[in-house]
Amino acid sequence: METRKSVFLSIAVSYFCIFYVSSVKASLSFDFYEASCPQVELIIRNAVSSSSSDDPSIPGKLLRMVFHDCFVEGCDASLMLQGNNTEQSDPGNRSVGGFSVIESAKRVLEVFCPGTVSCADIIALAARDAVEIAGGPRIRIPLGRRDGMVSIASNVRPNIVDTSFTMDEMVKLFATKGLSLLDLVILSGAHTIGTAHCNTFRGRFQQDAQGNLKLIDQTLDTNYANQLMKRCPVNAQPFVTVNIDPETSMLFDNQYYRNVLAHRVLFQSDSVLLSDNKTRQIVEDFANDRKLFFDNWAVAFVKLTSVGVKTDEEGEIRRTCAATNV
Ligand code: HEM
Ligand SMILES: [Ca+2]
Ligand SMILES: [Ca+2]
Repeated sequence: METRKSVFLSIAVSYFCIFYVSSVKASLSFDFYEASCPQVELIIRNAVSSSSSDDPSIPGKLLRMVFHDCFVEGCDASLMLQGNNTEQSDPGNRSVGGFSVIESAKRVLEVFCPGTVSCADIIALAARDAVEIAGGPRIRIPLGRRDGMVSIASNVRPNIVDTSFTMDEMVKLFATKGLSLLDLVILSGAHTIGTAHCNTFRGRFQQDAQGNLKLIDQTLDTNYANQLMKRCPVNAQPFVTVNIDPETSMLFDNQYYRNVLAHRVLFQSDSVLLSDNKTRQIVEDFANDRKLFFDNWAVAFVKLTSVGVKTDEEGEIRRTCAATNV
């Protein structure tokens, strides 16, 4: 009786396994290009490091690019498609840059391994390299993303966080991408490098009758606010930018969390991390422990670069990143 029961059980278990395996979507893997393009990581890394030494703004651009790609249609290079009304034409993406680095890596890859490496994987690897080149942790990320065919400007607004979002709104949006409150705090640490245009934090100031700016957001440190008003007066040119991290703008470190605690952050969406007890605690932990931040960053970055990925028969491998094949 016992053996009959266990035979039945083992048949049931193996049926379950077959069903389970066949219903699970093939996922990304670390050795995806091992046979088809073993030089892929080296080629991308060279493109990122040479462009970053020519132009130190590149690491920030590449890191922001992966966020804006992955949140709209998943990590599928939809952000790179050019044309009328594609994602790039939404105002939320107007200042996203660094596309030429991805295209130049793609050109080299098309010589060494034609038709093999997706633009989506190049974006994820380039952002990974950008972090390391700026002094952050080295991360291994799984590969095998395929390029999407859809890029529509009206998809950007509902999927990209605005600086005026409340904590609740940010948490809800991140949750729709499978990212937690903790992931939100960790990934906001990206604001340890890069620059922002004056209009992105204008809402924290008001123009008085004399045309001078006045701080209306009391969560901001007054000295810092004065520096910002000097750099970004009412008549500032639209191309003027400020460093997002006023202390170590070129270095990927945990300074962002110290800035949050010191009320020296540009966006309301950064300041609100202090308004909630749970997020404030995480901010304090990362401010005190760079390694803790780096270890957490590595995990959250893999999650970010896995959002909504297309694999197997989905999408395609583009020949050039700015346009779909055909
Ligand atoms: C949580 C909500 C977030 C908001 C509201 C936000 C908003 C912004 C804004 C307004 C800018 C300035 C853009 C400009 O004026 O050029 C910016 C820059 C940047 N963001 Fe975020 N961001 C968020 C999360 C993230 C995440 C998750 C990442 C990456 C993991 C990221 C990476 C960056 C980087 C690296 C820059 C600098 C870009 C450059 O130097 O060109 N941000 N962000
Ligand atoms: Ca995308
Ligand atoms: Ca920094």
